[in-house]
Amino acid sequence: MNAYYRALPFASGLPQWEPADAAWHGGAEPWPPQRTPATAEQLEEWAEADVQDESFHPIATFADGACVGASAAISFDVTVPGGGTVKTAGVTSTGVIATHRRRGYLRRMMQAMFEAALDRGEPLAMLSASEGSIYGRFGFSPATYRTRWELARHEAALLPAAPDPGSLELVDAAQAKQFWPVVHAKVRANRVGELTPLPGRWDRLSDGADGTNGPLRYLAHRDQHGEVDGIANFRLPWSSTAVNAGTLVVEALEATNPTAYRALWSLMVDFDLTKTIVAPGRPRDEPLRWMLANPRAMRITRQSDNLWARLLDVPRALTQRSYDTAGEVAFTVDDDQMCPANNRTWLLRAGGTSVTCVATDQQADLTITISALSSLYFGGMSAHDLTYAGRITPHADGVIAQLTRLFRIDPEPHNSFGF
Ligand SMILES: CC(=O)SCCNC(=O)CCNC(=O)[C@H](O)C(C)(C)COP(=O)(O)OP(=O)(O)OC[C@H]1O[C@@H](n2cnc3c(N)ncnc32)[C@H](O)[C@@H]1OP(=O)(O)O
Repeated sequence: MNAYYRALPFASGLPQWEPADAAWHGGAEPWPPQRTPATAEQLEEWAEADVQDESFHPIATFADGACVGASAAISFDVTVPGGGTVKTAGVTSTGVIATHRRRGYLRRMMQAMFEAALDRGEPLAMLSASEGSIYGRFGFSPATYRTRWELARHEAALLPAAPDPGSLELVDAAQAKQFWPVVHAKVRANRVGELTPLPGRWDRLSDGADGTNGPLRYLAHRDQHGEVDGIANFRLPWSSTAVNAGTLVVEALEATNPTAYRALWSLMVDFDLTKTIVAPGRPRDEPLRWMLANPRAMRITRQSDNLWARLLDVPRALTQRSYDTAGEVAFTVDDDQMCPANNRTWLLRAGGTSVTCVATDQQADLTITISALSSLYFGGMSAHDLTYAGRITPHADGVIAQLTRLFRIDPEPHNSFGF
């Protein structure tokens, strides 16, 4: 089992990426933070925890009797348009040892993980990509964005709004650990792309300092009945240069309603003795922009893909989300080498609460790559853009507009954490 963990990138002492290359991380510093290779005891601890976790499906690959590559799929649920959830294989921690790369080991592990996911009844796979050039060839394609923005405090005046009948409270890590699962469960039900938290997701919250980053601090909001309906994690990092001093970093902020959302941001953007507010992992469609008297004050400093999606079972996945408009479209998939059952012409029919997707002999309205369909699935990507990029080929007038009406959603999909 230790050989398995040694092949994983995070256990073998992953090299640092420049922040621009690791754009999905979104932080100001190179990622990951300094980390030494795991000790034998640590590997054993991980192994013990993982073998007991039924949602963890490890895979390894061998050459000459030695483990040369490893990965895992984690089973979880992801929220899809309509508010339902779909069982998903989250591919994570993929690594092939440096001497054995580019020989097809990852491709074989990926194929085996797809087949195992289909056997478990998971019609979808997802991942976050270390590099943007690796996973498209396996049918993955970006489905959510992650945005980092900055705001100068002196430009952060908010437009007036009704008084808040609720209250804000600075809380400690113990309280934050109780509040986060409650708030996230409500947010997750209403935000496409949000994931079921892995066990222990909030266990690591603490009041201790984290080097020059300073301790994580927690701000909670309660409604007028005393129920917690929003929470933020923020830091006031120490800086060795005057120019970067006075930064407040909002690491996470979730609210179940507009009043709590506004209250939390009102304090975050006007915190005494700070001059810049930085938020690294935000949705692209951040309502705060519309609350600013000067919306241009919010400067996007990085935007990248976040989760990548891959439909493994096209009809099953498409019938597990809903569509706001009634309509139908016949489309052909013909490029799926890894899940060949998807290579058919399909008729998707959405009307009210009923959705069907069946193989058809009728003429297709369009041809779409499996990766483009996977991007469209969560409703955040543009059918128009994918058509201009040559990933969708329309065979009749008006079909791209019809595809947009069927698939696009508002608000955009977003996942506040990965796996
Ligand atoms: C979801 C995650 O886990 S993100 C973390 C990913 N892990 C890392 O980045 C750690 C360092 N890298 C590695 O361990 C390995 O290079 C891996 C896991 C990324 C790839 O494993 P390999 O066994 O080398 O991949 P494999 O040989 O199966 O490659 C399949 C295809 O991807 C291509 N490819 C593999 N890695 C890369 C890369 N880093 N950049 C561009 N293309 C790549 C190969 O050229 C090959 O192309 P082809 O299908 O046209 O022939």
